[in-house]
Amino acid sequence: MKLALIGFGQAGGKVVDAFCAFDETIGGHVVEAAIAVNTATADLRGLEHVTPENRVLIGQSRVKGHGVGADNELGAEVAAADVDEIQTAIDRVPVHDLDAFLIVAGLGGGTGSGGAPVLATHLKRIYNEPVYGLGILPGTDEGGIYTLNAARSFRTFTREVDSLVVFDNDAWRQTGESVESGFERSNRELVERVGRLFAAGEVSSGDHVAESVVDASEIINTLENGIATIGYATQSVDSNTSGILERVSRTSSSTHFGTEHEATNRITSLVRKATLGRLTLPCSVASADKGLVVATGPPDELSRKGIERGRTWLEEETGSMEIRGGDYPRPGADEVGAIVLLSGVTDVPRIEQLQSVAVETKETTSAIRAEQAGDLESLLDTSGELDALF
Ligand SMILES: Nc1nc2c(ncn2[C@@H]2O[C@H](COP(=O)(O)OP(=O)(O)OP(=O)(O)O)[C@@H](O)[C@H]2O)c(=O)[nH]1
Repeated sequence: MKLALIGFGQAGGKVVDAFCAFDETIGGHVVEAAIAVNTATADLRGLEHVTPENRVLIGQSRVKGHGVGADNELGAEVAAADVDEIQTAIDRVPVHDLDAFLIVAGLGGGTGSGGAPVLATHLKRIYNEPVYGLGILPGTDEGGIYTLNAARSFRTFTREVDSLVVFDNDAWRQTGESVESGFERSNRELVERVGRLFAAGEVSSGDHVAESVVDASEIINTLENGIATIGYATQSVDSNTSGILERVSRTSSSTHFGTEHEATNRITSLVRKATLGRLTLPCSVASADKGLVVATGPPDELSRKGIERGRTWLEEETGSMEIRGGDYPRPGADEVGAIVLLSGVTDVPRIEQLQSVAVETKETTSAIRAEQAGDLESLLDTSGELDALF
C-alpha cells in the first residue's frame, strides 16, 4: 500500500531515510512521499533519501535550529505553532494516491515525542486516510527523563492515531555495540519488518498475482486501533533448486507431494517462529485483538495450505476470530518468510514497566525541585541584613 512517511525528530528522520532505502532495494513502491520534520538543522542535513524541499525545520523563532533538548512539552508547542509549515510539504503529496499516513518518531526525546501526536491530531482532522504511528521506545538505560517523555508521548500518540506500531529499542539492543551502530542495525531490522508488511499490500499489476495475495484493505482492517507489533522470520531456499523441484513435480506425483508437504510445513513453522520470536514490541500474543499472517517468497514456495494452517494456529494462540492471511509473492527471492502483524495488544509488560518508572521519575523530579527551591531560598537568606537591588 502507498504511504506518506513523516519522520518527526532525529530518530523519526533516520528511520524514514532507512525505510526509503529499503523500499528502493526491494522495489516495494510503498513510499509515495517522505517528509522529515525537526527542530534541529543538523539532524535534517544528515538525511540522504528525503529531498531538501521535504525537510521541514520548525520552531526556528524559539530554538534557532538547535533542537528542543528532550523537552517534549516544548516539542508539542512548537509543532502546534508551526503545523502550517508541515502542511505545506504535505500539500505537495498526491493524497488521492495514498492509502495511509505513517508518522515515525522516537518517543524518548523532545521534538518527535512531543510533535508526532500533535501532527497526528492535525492529519486526522483534515484527511480521511488512516493515520498510523510508528513509535520507538527508549532503552531502559537512557535515564528517567527519556522514560517519562516516552510514557507521556505513548499515551497521547496511541490516542491520536488509528494504530501505533511500536518498536522497543530495549528489546533490540545487543551487547558490545556502540549506540550509533546499534541504531543502524535496529533501524534495518525495523524497516525490514514494516517495509515488507506494507509492501505486501502493494503488489503492482506487472507482478505475479497469487490467488490469495494480501490486499491493502486487509492491512487497514487489521490496524484498526490501539497498539500493534510485528514479528518476522525467514528461511533460505535455493531458487534454482525450487525451480528444479517444481519441474520434477510435474512428472512425479510423489515428489510433488513431498515438495508441497515441505512448503506447507515451512510456512507453518515460519509463522510460529515469527510470532514466538522477537516482536518489535514483545507482548503476550494471547492479548492481541486482531492479526495478519503474510507469507513471502518465490511464488511456488507459498503454500496456501501452509498459510491457512499458520492462520488457524494464530487464531488458537490469540483466541481471536479476526486473523487474516495471505501471500506476498516475490519471484526470484532466495528466501521464504512470514510476517505476523498483531494488533490491539493489551498485555505488554514493557509498557507497564515504562509507566511505573515514569511515575517514579515524575515524583522524584517534583521532590528534588521543591527541595532545591527551598535550599536556594535559605542560601540567599541573610536574615534581613541585605536587600536585593530591585
Ligand atoms: N531505533 C532508533 N532509535 C533512535 C535513533 N536515534 C535516536 N533514537 C532514540 O530516540 C530517542 C531520542 O529521540 P530523538 O529522535 O533523538 O530526539 P528528537 O525527537 O530529535 O528530540 P530532541 O533531540 O530532544 O530535539 C531516544 O530514546 C533514542 O534511543 C535511531 O536511529 N534508531
